[in-house]
Amino acid sequence: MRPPALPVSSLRTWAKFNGIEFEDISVEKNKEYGGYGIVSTTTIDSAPDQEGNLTVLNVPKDLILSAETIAEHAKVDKHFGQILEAVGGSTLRGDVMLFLLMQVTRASSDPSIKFSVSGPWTEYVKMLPEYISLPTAWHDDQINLLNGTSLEKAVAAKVSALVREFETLRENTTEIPWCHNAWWEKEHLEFKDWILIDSWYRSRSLELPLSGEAMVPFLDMANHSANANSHYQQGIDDEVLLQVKPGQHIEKGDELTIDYGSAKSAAEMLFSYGFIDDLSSVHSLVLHISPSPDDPFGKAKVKIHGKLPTLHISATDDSLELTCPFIYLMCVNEDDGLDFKVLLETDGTYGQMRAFWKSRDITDSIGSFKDIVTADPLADVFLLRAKVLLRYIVDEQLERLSESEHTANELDPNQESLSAGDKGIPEAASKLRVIEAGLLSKSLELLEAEINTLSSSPIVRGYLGSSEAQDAPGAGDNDESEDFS
Ligand SMILES: C[S@@+](CC[C@H](N)C(=O)[O-])C[C@H]1O[C@@H](n2cnc3c(N)ncnc32)[C@H](O)[C@@H]1O
Repeated sequence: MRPPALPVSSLRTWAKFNGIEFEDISVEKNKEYGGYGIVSTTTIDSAPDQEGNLTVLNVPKDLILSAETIAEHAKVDKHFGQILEAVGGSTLRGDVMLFLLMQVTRASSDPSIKFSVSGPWTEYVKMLPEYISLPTAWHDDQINLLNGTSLEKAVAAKVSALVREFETLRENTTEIPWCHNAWWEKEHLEFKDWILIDSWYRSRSLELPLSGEAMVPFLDMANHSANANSHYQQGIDDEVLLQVKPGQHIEKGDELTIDYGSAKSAAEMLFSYGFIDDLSSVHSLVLHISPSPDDPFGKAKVKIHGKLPTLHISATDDSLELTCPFIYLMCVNEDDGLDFKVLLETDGTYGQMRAFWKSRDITDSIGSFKDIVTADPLADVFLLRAKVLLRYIVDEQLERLSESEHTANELDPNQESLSAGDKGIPEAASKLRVIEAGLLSKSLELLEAEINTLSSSPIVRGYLGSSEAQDAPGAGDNDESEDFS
């Protein structure tokens, strides 16, 4: 299901008609990466102080798709209200996607289906790209290029979530007559349409200072740069302004760029926007980790941790940081003093699970379990275990990355069948692989050094000495020696 496309040259008229004010800008094709961007139609020199914030675009609040305006639309648009009631209401992203789907439906449906309200967005969706090269839209052989990277599981999980959402949409709306006619009867609505709408949302939504996450028409034509010459703000009536930053010199024909988020990792950029910015100074990656399958407390540890356990690696030119709160739970067990109990309520039912460290209830301070571990007399022993576990996780990921390298080399970027949008995929995937391999190798070096230092700690030596003595023949029946290998 695709609405008839409107050329982006129609944007000027559409914007004026809908009360958007703009000056000295137009939307033009970007020669470097295909899509469109906002360019200056004159030479701009903004003053160096705050006065230099030069507004070039003003989008009224009612055109923005935010939590507030979506709720307003639901009141006046009965068809949108109907699908919102059937499948919406749980996330803003879901509701905005349903709104966009409603506009696509209106714009592309057989005129015999009468819809009450059509608005500015019904025309605007006709100007949005028909394909966005986000990994969720890639072919299987392209997705395989991500094997061994932090995106391998994330993309698979996202595609499965989209499949589930689409199935729920079908199940919950198939009894609504107009949905049945417009979407399901002749399979006009396909899964690839849902993928495209999700891609529109992820690649074009931004965080507004007052309205929160939102989609802003026209502003969403602005491309990203780590050295952006412009930024966006909200005015007193919640209108969204695109402003040239103070002290900028922009030549006629140059792009006005904004920063999509300088702290975003290469993986996040590729996942949400389909490209990686070479100029980004922060390199980071997030790995999802799970407890060892033979850890008897494995499930309890994940439950008490309360969120998906992750290892976050972040590097700048002169620093490297590994953050993994869950590793401190992973590195201790019952013999060390960790315990879990499910309390029995006064009415005889089982209540909440509680965590104990050396008989002290630590459930409410589980977020700072690292502090508890590092304050323990055996801290160096636990830290050494934590570092060894991290080394294992990092080493395994690095191995997966190098094992899948041959697949990554097999896809020919010059393949005739690839569309223009697809040609950059092998390059983007390869950039991610190089960045992540670099981060993992650096992390291994750091962990090796930390493991060496901790191994010579007197506390560790004393602890190992006493375990060896206990393990010596005739020293009792405990045959489980500490293994730091
Ligand atoms: C908010 S839209 C910007 C407008 C978009 N270029 C268009 O034609 O509609 C974000 C998308 O623009 C493209 N893009 C933005 N900045 C880019 C950059 N620096 N390098 C490559 N692609 C970029 C990506 O496809 C991204 O998903």
